[in-house]
Amino acid sequence: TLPGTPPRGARTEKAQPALIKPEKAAESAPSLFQPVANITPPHTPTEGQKPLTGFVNEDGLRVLPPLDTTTTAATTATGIRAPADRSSPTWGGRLDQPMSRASSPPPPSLIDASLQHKAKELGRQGVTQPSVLTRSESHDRVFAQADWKIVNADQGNGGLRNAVEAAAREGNLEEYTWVGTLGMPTDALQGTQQLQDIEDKFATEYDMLPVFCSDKDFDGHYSHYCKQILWPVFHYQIPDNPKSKAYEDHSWKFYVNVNQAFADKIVKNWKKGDTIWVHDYHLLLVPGMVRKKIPSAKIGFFLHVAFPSSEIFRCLATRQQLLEGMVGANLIGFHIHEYARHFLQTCSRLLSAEATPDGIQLEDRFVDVINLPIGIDPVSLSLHREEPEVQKWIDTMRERYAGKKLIVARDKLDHVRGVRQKLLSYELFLNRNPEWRGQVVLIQVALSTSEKSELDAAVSDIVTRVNSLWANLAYQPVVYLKQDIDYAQYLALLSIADALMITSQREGMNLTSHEYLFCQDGKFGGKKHGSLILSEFTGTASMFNGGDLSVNPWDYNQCARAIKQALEMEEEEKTRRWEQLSKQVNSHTGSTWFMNLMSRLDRVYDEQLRQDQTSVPRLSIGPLTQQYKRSQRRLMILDYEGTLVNWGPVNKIIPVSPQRTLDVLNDLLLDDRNTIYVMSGRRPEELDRLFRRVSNLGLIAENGCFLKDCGSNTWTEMADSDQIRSWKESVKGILTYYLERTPGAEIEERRCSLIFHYKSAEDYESAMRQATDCASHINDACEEQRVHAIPLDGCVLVEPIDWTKTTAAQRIFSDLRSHMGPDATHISPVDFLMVVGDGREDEKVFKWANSLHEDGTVHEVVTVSLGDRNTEAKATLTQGVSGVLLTLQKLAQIA
Ligand SMILES: O=P(O)(O)OC[C@H]1O[C@H](O[C@H]2O[C@H](CO)[C@@H](O)[C@H](O)[C@H]2O)[C@H](O)[C@@H](O)[C@@H]1O
Repeated sequence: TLPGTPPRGARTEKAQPALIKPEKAAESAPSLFQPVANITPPHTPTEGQKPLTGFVNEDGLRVLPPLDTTTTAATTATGIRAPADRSSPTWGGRLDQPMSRASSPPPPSLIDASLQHKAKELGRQGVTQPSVLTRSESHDRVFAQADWKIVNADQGNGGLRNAVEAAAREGNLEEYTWVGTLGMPTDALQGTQQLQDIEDKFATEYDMLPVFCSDKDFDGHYSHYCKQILWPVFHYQIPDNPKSKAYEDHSWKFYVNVNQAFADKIVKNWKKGDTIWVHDYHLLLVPGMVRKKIPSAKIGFFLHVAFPSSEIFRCLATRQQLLEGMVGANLIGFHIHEYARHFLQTCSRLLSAEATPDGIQLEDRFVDVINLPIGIDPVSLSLHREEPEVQKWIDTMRERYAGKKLIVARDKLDHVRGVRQKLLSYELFLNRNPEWRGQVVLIQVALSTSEKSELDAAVSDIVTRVNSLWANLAYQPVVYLKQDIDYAQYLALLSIADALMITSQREGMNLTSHEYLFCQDGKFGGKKHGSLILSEFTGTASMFNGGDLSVNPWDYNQCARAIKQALEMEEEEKTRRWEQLSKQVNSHTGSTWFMNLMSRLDRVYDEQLRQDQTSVPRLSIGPLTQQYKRSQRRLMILDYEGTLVNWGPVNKIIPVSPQRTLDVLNDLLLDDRNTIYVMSGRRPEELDRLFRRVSNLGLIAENGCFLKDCGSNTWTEMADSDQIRSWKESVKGILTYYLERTPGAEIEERRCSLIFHYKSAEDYESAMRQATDCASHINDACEEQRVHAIPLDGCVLVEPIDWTKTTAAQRIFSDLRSHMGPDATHISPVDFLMVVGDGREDEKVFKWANSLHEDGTVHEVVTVSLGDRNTEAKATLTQGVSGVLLTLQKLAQIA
């Protein structure tokens, strides 16, 4: 986990020099004012109407910063901070992230008194680190020798910390260790006693493992790769945008280095029985890196941000490595179904892995994928709300804004959070609803980020414009705080609001809206049942499902209407909506989220371990012969290729089976207590030809679409031929499209399936890409036709979902039972069932056979896998086809 991202260097905001009075500007713009490079002030949304008198389209004009902008002090935290304690006096003292950690702090003599005071407050005495100052040896010396203490961090993922702490408080988590980076540069400390002391203190007093990486790696990782590439792409700031950095990967190596540093730390400290949880997009490679070193590790990964559609994700230059890192986990969690679905689709497209609704089938392992939304910690929130400081702020606000309706918000000021869209919508609302001017105030708290000042400028422009139009001595329509507020003020703000407005363009969840709903119970003199205006692009929106006023932040008209609706809503409706939403908030808490994740990981890990080939015993011939001898009615279902014969070219007809295979089958069939079926993906006529010399053998063709009973001359078509005809039409169109783009590939048509072969393609790499695209295209387009495409080695197999080897096996079993007569419905037709196979489709047959043993239906069940995959089978055979034939031969010799 990454409990805290370090405080970074700060910027000083500079006031823009000119002020424009709206009326004048309307007359004279743009000729009187100089354009400013890189600033594109947003237009007033006009809903197709003319701008109101006095409104300016400020394209290219200089503007003043908003009246309420408070500039950030040029100072940086240098304290080492433990996970946030929300009651910490520094909560909300969120500082900017430095541009680079490569420069070290200046000596105290360079720092003015106020900075020294600030630095003291933050834990490191007398030292600050303005990033503008260059580094020198003497700076390093001062820094390395300065006093230090560990203080709580404000940065990082508060929702995660709260959830873990709540689970621990409730006694559900006995022992845990955070692994994270320090909130300070550490180059200057390398090789010093200080570094060791810091590490020791973390370990002994806090049960935390600090990860040390070079300042350059850290900066390249966080400020560059994370914030400029992953963050925008994961939030759909798509690389089509000319300013996007998604194609650049110069900072990739820093991302790899920091992930490796985390993985190394984990591996070094890992003990048998430990569970490893890796959180969020900063550490996507860690699961794979740890798995490499500890193949048996129990690893969970949770992504807190959105996972974009595969069309967006595939633009990342390092897409393959990122996915391979993630699938190192045993369980991958997302907040909502949409993100999980995107991830599954992306893996099936880019990793050529089979995606099922439950996860990813890799060649040798299965990775479970779930969605489980995080929640808040109502218990600690309640306690904090009782603090006198919160009450004091509620009283102050009530008095200050008496008679006014309040819309509130607290967001990071980056594009993704949609502050700009919110302000434009609010502006439109005031333009359209004059009766509300003077009656409503929007309080927007904006946390600074490392994003460019363009957004700052754009947002400031709108605030200035709205305020200069409708403010008077006693009223200001927008209160814009470009700084964070302390926790007590935050809780007071949520309590006193009439509406919360969240307009994120994308957001993993949005726990502010949960906290808001929790604070809207009318207690402590706060307001009651305020409305929630919530972007439909947040994870939270899909959980709230209707109780909120759901908006598309890009639709300013809709947002403006939502503001009106929120402010004018009848009490009864507000209460009804609030009750519905509160129920959701209180039933999905952070602690239940965390506990569910933990128990889910335990479950899937045990399941995967059970299927792990290395933990499945080898088939022992002794007990097998005993089971065989004891039984009188035996059914054997044996896979063909890879099991009874070695793999041949799938698209070529094999004229005969090796004589040895035919002999073994004939020998077994001499015993009339044996019923044997061979199952295969091949066509009925091929199987007829292959086994014409084995009489009384049953056959399953095309993976379960055709069945030929023992002793019969005719095939039964299990699949519905009309249905097959209909999907084949659609699928052929898609396959042809990809065939035309893949020289050397070919399509094979079977009766119930289609296969796109690309093993002999001229350019194998590009053919593989076409093939994976083709598979996901079919899976997206034809799901309703009950057909799926499975990427296999060198081909894509398209076959029906409803007829499989398992359905054929079930049919054989029930036919055998019905041959026993009408009174035998509860009697098993066999007392020995053996299934042998090597492929993925055989796994489901193993599962079905095992279940017949588990529910007591069949006394002796033997399931044997030959593959190196994780398996459902109860035994494995490592000697391949000859091992199978040898085993069957031994059984045939038993009288
Ligand atoms: O800004 P970062 O240091 O890179 O961290 C990213 C954000 O992490 C947290 O938000 C994310 O997790 C929340 C809880 O699961 C989820 O509600 C939110 O949508 C995610 O973005 C943290 O709360 C943010 O402040 C960080 O920006």
